[in-house]
Formats: sequence, structure tokens, C-alpha cells
Amino acid sequence: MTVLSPLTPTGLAAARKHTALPKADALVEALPWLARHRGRTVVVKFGGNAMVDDRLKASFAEDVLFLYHAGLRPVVVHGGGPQISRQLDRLGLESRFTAGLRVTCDETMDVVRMVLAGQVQRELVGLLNRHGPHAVGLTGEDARLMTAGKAYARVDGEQVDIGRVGEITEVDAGVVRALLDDGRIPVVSSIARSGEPSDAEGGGVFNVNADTAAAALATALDAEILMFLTDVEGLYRDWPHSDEVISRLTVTELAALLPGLASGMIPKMRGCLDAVAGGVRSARVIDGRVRHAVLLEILADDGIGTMVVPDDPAPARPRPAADAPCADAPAPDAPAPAAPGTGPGGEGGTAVMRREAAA
Ligand SMILES: Nc1ncnc2c1ncn2[C@@H]1O[C@H](COP(=O)(O)OP(=O)(O)O)[C@@H](O)[C@H]1O
Ligand SMILES: CC(=O)N[C@@H](CCC(=O)OP(=O)(O)O)C(=O)O
Repeated sequence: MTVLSPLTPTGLAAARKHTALPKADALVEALPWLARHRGRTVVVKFGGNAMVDDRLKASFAEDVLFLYHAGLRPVVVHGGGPQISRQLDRLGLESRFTAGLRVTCDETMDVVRMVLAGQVQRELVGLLNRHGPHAVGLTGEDARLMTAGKAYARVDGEQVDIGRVGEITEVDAGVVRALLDDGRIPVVSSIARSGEPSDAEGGGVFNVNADTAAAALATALDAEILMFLTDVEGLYRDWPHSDEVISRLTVTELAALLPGLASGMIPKMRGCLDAVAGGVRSARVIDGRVRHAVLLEILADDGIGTMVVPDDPAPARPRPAADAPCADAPAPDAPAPAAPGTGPGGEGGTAVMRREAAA
């Protein structure tokens, strides 16, 4: 009988195979999810509070790249609230929030634009492009991706002027679809062009809450999944008194909870509600402070955070016509390439989504 010494080349190969086995198991376990979601659009909102350190930001970029290379169509929408506040502070300017929205005068708007589009977005694009020419950064101003009207805060039933804060009135997702069809990862900052008649000369911009922007974009793209990465485990049932996370709730259940929610959870959960009611298959709020939160969410049986689903299970969507990021390697059941501007995942519908501007 031949005994393999671990020191012989053959023995080493056997040992290496053995240590790689858990990795192989993990990949195989992810296979059904990845096969089901191949060609589907996933909008991931990375909150400023979740961008805690460089390691977390790098692991977020790795997760997005994993989805991309597995044949999904990830779109990143990022926040940067704490980063904006820090920059305002450095400049000796005050950060003021009313009903969770930053009071934005013209000077503050310049800082918001500089920090979101010039710093946070650039950093994420850089991280995603470490391994190839994948990510392209843009704001809602580009190709008229997002148009907004002036938003007012409501405090005790009163309408309060909070400056250049915008409420999205229209999303023209054409540029995002074009980038996805070209095999890119769009990275979107939540700044919208103004659709106000008073800004008719052009150049007017609005500061939009990044959760709201992500939900509007996910809806316009008819995305499969919208994920919010934040600094809590999910939606707590009785915040701040208990840490019991609600793992799953329907649109109707969420609508009942919404009036009782506070601070940063309001735009997030409103975004989940609007997106799922608007056709997105599921919206999730997950803990972005955990490394590889996006992959954990898809690998864990019931996810790791809070998942919002439609009241009635939606019928299965048709298979994507092509898998854009790997268009040269179509899925076995997807022989025909998509026409330009008609994304996979049944996303070729409404290219422009309009919302009624609220008073
Ligand atoms: N029911 C709730 N469950 C969890 N967090 C809540 C709840 N209500 C309010 N919050 C607050 O919402 C915050 C997350 O929103 P936000 O600060 O806007 O984060 P982000 O920068 O990720 O968008 C949490 O840190 C928490 O303080
Ligand atoms: C109108 C408004 O409040 N806009 C936000 C935009 C950034 C954001 O939403 O960032 P997070 O996701 O990190 O909170 C702000 O100025 O802070």
C-alpha cells in the first residue's frame, strides 16, 4: 500500500483540496439563489452611517463585484450624510435637520454636491474599479436621471421651508440601463436636477435623501431587490427599547407601522414600501457594519435583516433575455440578446417614471 506523505507533491495537493472544500460547499450552496437571480437588477443603497471604515467599504465593493461577476446587474446608490456634516463642520457651517431632512441653503447645497459626487462617489467607484473597468459614477443630474421639485418638511402639521431639498418627480433610467447593458456598475449620488419652473434657466439642483433616491431608481428599473445597508441590524420592533428585529413583513403590515417610525428609518421604510408596492420583488434593510453584509443577506436562509415583500406572492418573472454583464455567456434558457434599452428581468417597460409632485 502507498502511503501519501503530506510533504510529497501528491500529498500536498490532497491536503489543499481538503482545505478548499468549505469554499466549494459555500459556492454550491449559493448556486440556486445565483441561478434564480442571474440577469436581475439589484439596487444596493450604501448609507453614510454604514461606511464606518476602509475595510467595510472594501468588503462592500467585493460583494457588489461578486454579484456582478455572478451575472446580476447591481446598481449602487450611496448616501453620505455624516460625511457631509463633517465637511460642513470643517467649513464652520451648521448641520441642521428638520423631519430627518438636511436644511439645505445654496451654500450647503454646494458642499452636499462636492462631498457626494466628488468624494464619496469617487471613492466607491475607485474601489469597484480595482479589479477592472466596471463602475461609472453619476448623479441624478446626468442625462436627466432624476428630476425633483422643491420638498417641504412637515412639522406638527405645518409646512416648513427647508431650502434646496428635493422631492423626486421623475426618473429617466435610460442612462442607467445603457450602462448596465454595457456591462457597467452605475454608482449614483442622490442629487437631482431641478424641474422647477423658477429654475428654468437650468443649473438648479436639489439635495435628495439617498434612501428616497434609491427606492425611486429601483422602482423605475423594475429591480428584483432593493437593499439598504445601514448602521442597525434591521427594523427594530420597539426601537429604542428593544433590539428585536422584524425579519419579514408585508407591504400592508409595513404601512400600518410607518406612522410610528422615527428618524432615519422613515425614509428607508417609506422607500421599501413604495418600491415593493411599485413592483420591486423585495426590499431589505441590513446591517452594513457587518463585513460582507450583502453576501450574508443572500446566503442566510431568511436573510440577516428586515425583508419587505408584497402582500401576495408575485408570479415568476420571465427569464432575462440576456445577462448583460456577461453578454457573451448567456444563460442556457436565454438565447436572444436584449434590444438596446430593454434590460433583462422584464425591465424593458417604463423607461421614465413620473411621480406627482407633492405640495
Ligand atoms: N425602528 C427602528 N429600527 C431601527 N433603527 C431605527 C428605528 N427607528 C429609528 N431608527 C434609527 O434609524 C437609523 C438609521 O437611519 P440613518 O441614520 O438615516 O442611516 P443611513 O445613513 O444608513 O441612511 C438608526 O441608526 C436608528 O438610530
Ligand atoms: C435631504 C437630505 O437630507 N439629504 C441627505 C443626502 C445624503 C443621505 O441621504 O445620506 P445617508 O443615506 O447617509 O443618510 C443629506 O444631506 O444628508
